[in-house]
Amino acid sequence: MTEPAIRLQAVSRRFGALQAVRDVTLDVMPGERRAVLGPNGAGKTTLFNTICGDYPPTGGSIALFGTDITGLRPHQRTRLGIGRTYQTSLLFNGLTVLENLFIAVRGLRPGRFSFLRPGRGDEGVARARELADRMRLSHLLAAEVLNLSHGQRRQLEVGMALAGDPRVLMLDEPAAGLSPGDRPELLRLLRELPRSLTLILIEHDMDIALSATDVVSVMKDGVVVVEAPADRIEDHPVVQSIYLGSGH
Ligand SMILES: Nc1ncnc2c1ncn2[C@@H]1O[C@H](COP(=O)(O)OP(=O)(O)OP(=O)(O)O)[C@@H](O)[C@H]1O
Repeated sequence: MTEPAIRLQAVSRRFGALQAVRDVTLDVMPGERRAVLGPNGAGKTTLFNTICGDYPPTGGSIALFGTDITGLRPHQRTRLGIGRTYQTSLLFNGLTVLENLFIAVRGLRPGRFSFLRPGRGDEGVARARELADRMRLSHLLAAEVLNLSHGQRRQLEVGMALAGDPRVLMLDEPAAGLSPGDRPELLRLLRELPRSLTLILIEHDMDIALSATDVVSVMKDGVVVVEAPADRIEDHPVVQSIYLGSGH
């Protein structure tokens, strides 16, 4: 039987008295595209953080392709194949697109970058260029990040999350703040990701979420209240009651 890419069993996360995620059990199969929806404060980012290890669960277990990763640190999970983006950009504004991708490829911290600037023929540079190409940013290799549009920054963030060749890619609100004109490009990029990659995304934009994914999990008050195919979610009574008038 195929192991799920991600298996959560009764995962919980507390912050003091606040139960941000409560007994979440779900499987995401290899190659699946999964959206996590829900109103503000539902626990979506906290659930992401339990999977990536930024805030490990306070209860339950997490497995990646059958390997228990519950107690691992974030960098160990990255090494085992989890890549992610954050709601808040982690790009280095004063550096170029190529330099940002190079840093991600080499797994560097910016402080060490000055010692290790990319040289010609460096394998890391070739890989950084390849990622730029996949993210349709090849024409902007020498552009400083602070001069990029919001949409281009989002594309770069996805490219950086792909640098470690993850098996599971987790995107936290990839469409947040994008202009309507930037959305089709993001959607195209998401759809072009190789099917070998498992994709999990948090998204408030229903159109993007439902167009880019196969299955949707809806969270409310730390609990997954609905799990359904993306083409059947909009009419679901629970979803309607959550989203009608919620401003999303
Ligand atoms: N580090 C933290 N310390 C304390 N409480 C936290 C922390 N992170 C999240 N929370 C709380 O956990 C709950 C869930 O927050 P979370 O950010 O996971 O929700 P969300 O569904 O991602 O919301 P949004 O859509 O607004 O990003 C909220 O009540 C939030 O205030």
